[in-house]
Order: sequence, then C-alpha cells, then structure tokens
Amino acid sequence: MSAGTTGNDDVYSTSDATWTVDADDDGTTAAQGTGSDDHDDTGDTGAHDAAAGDDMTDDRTGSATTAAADSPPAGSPSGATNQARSGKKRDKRAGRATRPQGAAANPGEPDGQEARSGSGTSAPAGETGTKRPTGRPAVTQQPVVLRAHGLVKRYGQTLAVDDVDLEIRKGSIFGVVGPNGAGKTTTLSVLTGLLRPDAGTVTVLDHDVWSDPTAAKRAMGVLPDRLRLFDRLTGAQMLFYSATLHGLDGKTARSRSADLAEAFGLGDALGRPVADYSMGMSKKIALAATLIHSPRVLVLDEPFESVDPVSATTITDILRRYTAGGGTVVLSSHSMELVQRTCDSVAIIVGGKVLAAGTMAQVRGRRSLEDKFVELAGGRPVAESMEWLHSFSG
Ligand SMILES: Nc1ncnc2c1ncn2[C@@H]1O[C@H](COP(=O)(O)OP(=O)(O)OP(=O)(O)O)[C@@H](O)[C@H]1O
Repeated sequence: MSAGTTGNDDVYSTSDATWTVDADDDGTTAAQGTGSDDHDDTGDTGAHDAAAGDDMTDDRTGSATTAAADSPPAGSPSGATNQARSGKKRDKRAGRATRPQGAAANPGEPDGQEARSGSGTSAPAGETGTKRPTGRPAVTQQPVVLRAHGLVKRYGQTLAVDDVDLEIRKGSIFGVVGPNGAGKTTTLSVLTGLLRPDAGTVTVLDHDVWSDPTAAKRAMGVLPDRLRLFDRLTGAQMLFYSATLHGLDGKTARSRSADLAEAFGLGDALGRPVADYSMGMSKKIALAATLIHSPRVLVLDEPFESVDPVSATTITDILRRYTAGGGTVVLSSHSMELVQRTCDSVAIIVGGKVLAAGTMAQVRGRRSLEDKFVELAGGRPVAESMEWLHSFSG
C-alpha cells in the first residue's frame, strides 16, 4: 500500500468541525501501518494448515449444556456496552456498526505462520503446498490471544451458544463456519463484548471482556454482521471519524485512509456518501474503518459477504499481511472455499455447539472443508416433496 495520499484531501473536509479535530496520537504505537511493507508477505496461495501438535476437538456427541443458563458469567459486565442485549434479533444487531470497536494498538512483531500437519491429519493429496517463512514458528506454537471458555447464550427458549470453548492464537486466521442459525454471529458478538453471555468467560490478551472491557476492546477491531454505518458521511469522513475515535491524529488518519482506500479500491469513492455505496463497497469501507487503528485482534463477521471475487482476494491478502505482522483474525463466512483457502484454523459450529475445531488440516482431514461441514451439519436436505416445482404455472 502506498503511504501517499490520493491527492484528494478535500474529501476529508466538512463543515462540521467535529471531523477536523486532530486528536492526539497519545503515544499509541498504532502508527505502524496495517500491512506495512516491512512485514513479510508469505505469498501463500493455498490453505494455511497448521501444525499437527494442536489438539482438535470433535464433539459430535457432546450433550447440550443446561447448567449455565441461569448463571451470570464471571465478572460484571457493568462497563460493557448494553447494545445488542435485548432479546430481539434486530436489537442484537443494532448499534454494533455505528460504533467502531477497539483502539489503536501495534499488532506486534512478524511471527507465526502455518505448518503442515503430521500423520493422520495430512492435507489432501494434490493440495497446493504451503510455505512457512523460515524463522517463523507455527501458529500452533504462538500464545493464545483470544480465549473463550464455557460460553452459553440463550434467547428465551433458543439456546444459541451451547458451552463453546475456543482458543485463537496470535498470527492465526481463524474461521468460524456453520449453517444458518448455527450461532456464529451470537458467538462472535459474545467474544467481542457486544452480547453478554449467560455463562462463560472471554479473555482477549488476558483481559476479561466483562471485568476489564476497556482494555479488551482497545485490542480489538470488530466488523459486525449487519452493517449500520454513519452513511451520511462520505467514505473519507467515516474513516477519519473512526481513526480519530481511536486516538489517531489527523495526519495519520488521512495517511492511513489513503492507504486503505487504495488497498480496497475505494479511492474514487472516498468523496461520496456511504449511503450511495453498493453493499460490497459498504463492506469494504467498514472493514477499512475496522483496520485503521491497527488493532491486535480483528473479529470479522462475514467479511466476504457481498464482496466481488477480486475484492475478496484483496481482503485475503490484507488479512495475510496483517497476520504476518503479528495480528490475529477471527472471521465467519459461508464460503467454505474461501475459508479453506484463507484460514489456518477453523471451528465448525452447529446448533450452538462446536462440533470440530483445530487446524484446517486436522478438521478437514483428506476431505474438503465443505464435505466435512456438510457431514457435521447433517447432510444436504433432499427436497423430495417438491414435485410441484416442476408443474410450471402459466
Ligand atoms: N436477538 C435474537 N432474539 C432471538 N433469537 C435470536 C436472536 N439472535 C439470534 N437468535 C437465534 O439464535 C440462533 C443463532 O443465531 P445467529 O444469528 O447467531 O446464527 P448464525 O450462525 O450467525 O446464522 P446466519 O449464518 O444465518 O447468519 C438462531 O436460532 C437465531 O434465530
């Protein structure tokens, strides 16, 4: 990404003085740009299968938990957002996109990438070989930066998250997949402190999301499932706003905005109101706003949804550069192919339970991730009673 500007600084200007306030950089080391060129780029094109030393869970027979629903999680959520806590679906989504999460942080030093799994979990024959840059330890040897233990979340009678444990390591791109209604969004909302669990704990870089919410959220960048953007702002204003919210000074905000706009192919759109953006463009500007403060951990709910294939590849490249620099990504997606290609680790959630989790190689074995997913999700439904579909009216 270029450190230069688009030559279009006017796009940041507004009659509202709010947008022109230069916040102090506050000593945040976030000045290290996302995906800066001094980070090694792995150049990987295949799946990032991690080392076999990592444990995989395959808990298809795990019984539904009943104990935790009435128990409050450890620690008080008093300091956390109460947005999205209501039992209404629309309330669950509400507000998450209107407030960028986290604060400036330095992703850290270049480090871990994938490792090929060993016996019993080797990658399918013919798969593109993956390369681990020399000197970098495998992801499985990296410290856990995001840990969930015993998460339970109910909406009335619906058990949306059922005793979920997750461990996500530094430098990992961790995919969360599952059928519609499996509990992915609810799980990610709990991980990021947007939803209070009925039981369980979440720590981000050893900060408890509920007892130490500010520190935990400072370390995170969150792309929520349903985008609710300040869409009367231009793209440039939105990025600037997001940057200054996280304590970046105006110069850094503009410079990073230009970098991100170029990287996401939004340079020409920066001066237009976000309300006029297509779905894919909105997704990309929201993702850019999530990245601008260089958080240590990114939690992205369906970042590839509505995004064209070229842009999806761009996003993948950006995420790889980010993790090569020590950042960590958790993302959900319905695209098994994209997840298999992009993620080094994965969890398959069905009915609120984690049925399989581990490195990509461990979870899918010699099959594709999609085949494994279909098997765990109960197979493809057969529409046998739909003969009327061939009756063709008119
Ligand atoms: N606010 C809510 N109120 C009531 N039920 C909810 C609410 N949010 C989610 N649910 C229910 O919780 C379960 C999990 O929903 P969730 O949105 O987490 O699934 P998902 O895996 O993200 O689904 P999708 O892939 O379709 O986005 C579903 O049964 C859903 O109907």
